[in-house]
Amino acid sequence: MDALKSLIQPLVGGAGGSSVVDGMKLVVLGGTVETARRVSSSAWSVLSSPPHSTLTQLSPRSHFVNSTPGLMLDQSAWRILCAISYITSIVPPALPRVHQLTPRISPLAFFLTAHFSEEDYPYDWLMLWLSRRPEWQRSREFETTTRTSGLGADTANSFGEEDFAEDGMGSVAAQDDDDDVPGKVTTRVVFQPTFDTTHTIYYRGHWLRVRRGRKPDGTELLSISVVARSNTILKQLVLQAKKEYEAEAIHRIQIYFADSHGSWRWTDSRHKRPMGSIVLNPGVKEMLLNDTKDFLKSEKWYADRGIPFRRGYLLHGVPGSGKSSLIHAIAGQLMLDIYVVSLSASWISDSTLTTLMGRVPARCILLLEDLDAAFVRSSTREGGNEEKEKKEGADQQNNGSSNNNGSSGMRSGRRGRDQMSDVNTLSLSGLLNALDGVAAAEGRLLFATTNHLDRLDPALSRPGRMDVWVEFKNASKWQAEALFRNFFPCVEDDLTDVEVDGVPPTPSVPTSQGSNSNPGSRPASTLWSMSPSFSSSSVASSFSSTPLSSPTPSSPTRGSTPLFPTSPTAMTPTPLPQFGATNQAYMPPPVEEHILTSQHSAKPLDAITLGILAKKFADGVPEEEFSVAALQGYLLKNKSQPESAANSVGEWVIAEREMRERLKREKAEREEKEKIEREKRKQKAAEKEAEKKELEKKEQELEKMRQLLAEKDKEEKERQEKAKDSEKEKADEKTAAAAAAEASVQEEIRKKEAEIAEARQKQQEQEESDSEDSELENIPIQATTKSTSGWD
Ligand SMILES: Nc1ncnc2c1ncn2[C@@H]1O[C@H](COP(=O)(O)OP(=O)(O)OP(=O)(O)O)[C@@H](O)[C@H]1O
Repeated sequence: MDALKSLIQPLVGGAGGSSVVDGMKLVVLGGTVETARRVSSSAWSVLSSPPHSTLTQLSPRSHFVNSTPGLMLDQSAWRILCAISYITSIVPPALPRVHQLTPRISPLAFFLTAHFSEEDYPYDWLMLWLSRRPEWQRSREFETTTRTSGLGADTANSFGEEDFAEDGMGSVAAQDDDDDVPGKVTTRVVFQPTFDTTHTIYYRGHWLRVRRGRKPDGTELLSISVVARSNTILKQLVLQAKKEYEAEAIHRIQIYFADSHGSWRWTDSRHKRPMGSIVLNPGVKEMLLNDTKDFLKSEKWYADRGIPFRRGYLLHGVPGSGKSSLIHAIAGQLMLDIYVVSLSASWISDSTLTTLMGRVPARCILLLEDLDAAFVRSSTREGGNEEKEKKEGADQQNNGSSNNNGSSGMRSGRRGRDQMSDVNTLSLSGLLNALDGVAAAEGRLLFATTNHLDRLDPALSRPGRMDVWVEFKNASKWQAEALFRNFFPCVEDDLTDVEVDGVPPTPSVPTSQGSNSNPGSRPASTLWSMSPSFSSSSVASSFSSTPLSSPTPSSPTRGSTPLFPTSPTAMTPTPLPQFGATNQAYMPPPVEEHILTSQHSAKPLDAITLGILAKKFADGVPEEEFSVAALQGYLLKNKSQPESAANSVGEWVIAEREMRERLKREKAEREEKEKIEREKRKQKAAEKEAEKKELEKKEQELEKMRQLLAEKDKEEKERQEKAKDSEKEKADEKTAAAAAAEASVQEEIRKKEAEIAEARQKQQEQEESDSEDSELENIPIQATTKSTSGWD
């Protein structure tokens, strides 16, 4: 009792306190005692309940764990428990007394925990949601990343140079510079907490404990715990994160690549490509788009008829004709992600492919690139992978960057993966099984591309696997005209994507003849850009009246006030602030014409001029001789000069043809040279073989002589022993004769040995010089010319 009194005395403050304060203290004390009572009774009921947990499945890789299933508490007791549990869990070392009081209650006993594995979508949603939470950013230990689960690099918590117009040291950062660098890729950086750190985030009246960790197999795991009675709050959180993620993803498509472990790895997130930017002969893309839309709506129809809900599209034809670009655009239009498998990858095997197919989500585009290369890894697409790589390199150069380009970007991942060791065991039956076996996912759109239809096994391309076939050819004149119109800005363009849904937009502009060559089917006059740099410069500056964009080749000084004076007199000398402070003692020389004309963006053309130029361009392009990619490459070189692009296309065609001829010749010469070299090598090998045989013969002879000599030696010794005493003198004579014979044999052996040694030496020298030759031959011959046309 005394002990209790001494405990209470300091709390109630002794005799000196006012009666109100005393009363309040008593209330607090009473509350504390009642709380303690309830806690202990609740704790007792927890301890006496069977130790099991409930697992609520969200998905195979995300789940909730409720550690206290049978706990029935009244509201206030529950709150108190939550508070204690929460406090003990966040500051366990600081409150050892709590542990002493409740030695057998783990703080985690009151938590509901949801786990999100990196391999599943909710992880991405949650990571994006977290990246937007300031608490997540307040970590004292963090790692930096420029990508956040596919999206969210632009979240409020990311940062870049532009956020620090002036840094702490007073130096001005790149804020202003950005104006001078249009289209500059501003990489945003995001801080993410390191692994195994726990964070507390307040969400809708609940404190969440968030922890990033790793599973034993190395995959990331996000665990979110909350003190709550039901998992509703966690469900709400997941749904909100999903909503935010989808809102962000609406303008982008996600690209996933297959990896060698049979998993899909998110690789890139790209802006949707407008359908209007794809130039194909009338009706093709509309047909494909409508077919895909119709398929996605027909699940019940398929189910009613017992037909597997799958549809395959085989796009085949010349390289650079828009196969990958069209798939990219369709994905954007239908809001589907793309899952890419390159069948030429060295690690692809029957089992990996089957696993991958089983992991494809229901609604997506599954893209099998280079279907023909599936079983001919070392073979090439038209003359070798080298050429393909060169072409891709040229494409990327032309486009400025691969990032905005569906096709080349898709391939960049492929190239990296192709460098793996060759452990491929993909068989035709394995591929067929993966495509339509039991494990194959339903509801997906399968697109396969190939440049060589003739190389496909008929089983692969039969209907049911590939239901729709579309051939892609080199550019027709119609395509050339449409490409030109798409490429150059028109003052009347509204620069928005044109929905292609069955009917192509009607032409608003007649051609020079007063009517479009294909009335009613002119593709959208949309300015679609190939790369960030092009987009920014052409869109931003084509509508500006900056002097640099106004001059045309024919009238370099036309337009508003020139940026550079065209003659010394055109410059108005302003009083120099201080002689020597600037480099202005002498008048600058006039700007050279080629500099003035070297603009980087085209002035928007009026519709009639654009029509005339487009027709002129198409007239100059021969029917189906060049790929669209090649024409695009040419236009990119002239992107600031539409007139020049239209006028000089004839010269370009001649130059391209000459280059083709030259490349063909060079290829033929190279092949001829290689053939001769091969012949030479064959001949040399035959000679070597003959020499080797000769040497072996000599060695055999030598061996025989040695044996003979040894036998003679033996005979002589025996003879000597027999005639030891009696015929000593005679024997001496005979011994001398035998010695002479032996000497002559030895002489012969020495000669033979010298001959063999010499032959060996010669052989060795020959081998050395051969290996030097072959090393020299293995040094790759530098390509003297490089096609920018995309033709190969
Ligand atoms: N029909 C087209 N319409 C618009 N752009 C095109 C078209 N064809 C090609 N291009 C352009 O050419 C480049 C290469 O196109 P894409 O990769 O789609 O061709 P592909 O047929 O898939 O080539 P490959 O068979 O070599 O993979 C892209 O930059 C794309 O913008």
